[in-house]
Amino acid sequence: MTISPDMPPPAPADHPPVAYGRIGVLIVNLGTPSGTDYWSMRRYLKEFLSDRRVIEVNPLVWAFVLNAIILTTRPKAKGRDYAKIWNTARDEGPLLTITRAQAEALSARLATRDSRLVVDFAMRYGAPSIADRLAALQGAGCERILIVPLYPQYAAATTATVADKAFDALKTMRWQPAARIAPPWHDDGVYIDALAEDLERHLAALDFEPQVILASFHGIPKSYHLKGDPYACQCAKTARLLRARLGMGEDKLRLTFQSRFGREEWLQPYTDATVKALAESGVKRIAVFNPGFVADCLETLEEIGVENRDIFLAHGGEKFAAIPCLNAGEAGLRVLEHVVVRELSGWIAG
Ligand SMILES: C=CC1=C(C)c2cc3[nH]c(cc4nc(cc5[nH]c(cc1n2)c(C)c5CCC(=O)O)C(CCC(=O)O)=C4C)c(C)c3C=C
Ligand SMILES: [Fe+2]
Ligand SMILES: [Fe+2]
Repeated sequence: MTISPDMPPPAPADHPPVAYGRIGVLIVNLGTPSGTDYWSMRRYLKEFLSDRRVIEVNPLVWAFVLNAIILTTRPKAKGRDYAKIWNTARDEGPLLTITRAQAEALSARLATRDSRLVVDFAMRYGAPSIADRLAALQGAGCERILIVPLYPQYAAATTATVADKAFDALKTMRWQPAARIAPPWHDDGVYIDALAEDLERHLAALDFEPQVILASFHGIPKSYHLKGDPYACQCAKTARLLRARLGMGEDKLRLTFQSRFGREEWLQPYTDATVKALAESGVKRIAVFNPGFVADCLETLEEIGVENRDIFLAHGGEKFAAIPCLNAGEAGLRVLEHVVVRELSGWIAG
């Protein structure tokens, strides 16, 4: 047999099998309960609300509050809310359906760029877990993995906890893949353009013209902001760039924060209070959209599409539109592909 310098020498018989030569992309969203029943809800909430990046209260005090109060009442109440938006055809939450569709569409788009790329998705809480999917990517031969927390704006409670969980898994590996964490894209032109274009398309399809549009972001406690979390400033920058791109003033496109949890003050102005005040002040037509959510979920479909719609109509409003997130549509995929390709710089050819 002739030996070519390109050919690796044959492996000794006792050498463990090795898969190699591929590059992984793991997109990671928050997670969603596996069912709307009490125990599925409780399991999900317990994992989520035990994360010290999410709840910064004294751990001993919090263990009592969580187990004695929150986990006895919230699973049932929130299970009813999830039931209103559940994907019954697949028996799963919409966040899971949409994240899977994003991973599949991203995989198809990236395949034309570099055949070594493998795309997968995971959830920070629940399944599929980050540890499981990192192991699967490594098993498929990924020597390098780009982890993309699916949050355009950075918060310790979302972005950083994905990185923590990924490194917890990497810590257990003998042969670690090289890992990168994608940064937030709150001020990226491709993201701002995609949001603006998609919003304009949805507004054009309405049978009314909103007098006010709310850009409603998930909130965080104000104390986290004061401790240095950049989230509030990144949301404000996204809103400012959107106004500039859409030619709208601060009165027309308003920044608000939703999904308050607990008794502390959260980032203001609150979405629900703003919706109520607008209706009471005589505004009849509004639209709400959620630039900080990459996929529709409980917080957009139920909290905005049901709860805030009810608030608006109950206080004198007449027309309310809840605009869908970018999801797995063309504009949304354009943003994800752009972020991924940018962050793969040096790993794949530009
Ligand atoms: C988009 C960014 C998000 C930030 C920032 C965020 C902060 C944050 N969230 C909670 C508590 C809860 N959030 C819940 C649901 C939920 N949160 C996000 C995103 C962000 N959270 C998403 C995408 C979802 C929806 C998941 C789904 O299954 O559809 C919930 C669960 C529902 C409920 O019980 O209300 C809680 C709880 C805190 C405390 C926090 C910041 C510290
Ligand atoms: Fe949340
Ligand atoms: Fe700031």
